[in-house]
Amino acid sequence: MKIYFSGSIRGGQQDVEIYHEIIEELKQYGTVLTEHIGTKIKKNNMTDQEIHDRDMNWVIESDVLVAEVSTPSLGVGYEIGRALDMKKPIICLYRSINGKTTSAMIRGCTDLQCFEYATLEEAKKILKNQLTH
Ligand SMILES: O=c1[nH]c(=O)n([C@H]2C[C@H](O)[C@@H](COP(=O)(O)O)O2)cc1CO
Repeated sequence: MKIYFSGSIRGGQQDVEIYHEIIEELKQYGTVLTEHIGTKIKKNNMTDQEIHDRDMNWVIESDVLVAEVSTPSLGVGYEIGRALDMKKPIICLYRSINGKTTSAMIRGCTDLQCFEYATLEEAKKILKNQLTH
């Protein structure tokens, strides 16, 4: 199984350690195409178009998209929207941070599997349920 993990980069990388843990967990279910999201991204020499085209090809190639959506990110929202159009299964995980509520465009979309979690252990259980049943 090929897994596209989606998480905020330019929207803010404050959750990068959580992304890293989720990616490590996901590796037991398949190949994670976007491992780079689990490490702090410093400036690299790719153009924005190269990043976009590479990532869209990975979305096309993936069997499932797993998004951590606690930190709002244009790129993550875009990837979810594109993957929805491609009829990919999509799992969205989010934590409640400072009482902020995740976008209605994500939580209100019935074609997405959205789950709130508080601890990494909870997130791991959700992923196990979703990816093995
Ligand atoms: O350098 C990058 N590399 C990359 O893979 N992305 C993709 C993967 C992430 O799931 C998503 C993050 O979007 P944003 O940068 O708008 O938060 O976009 C985004 C950027 C920068 O926008």
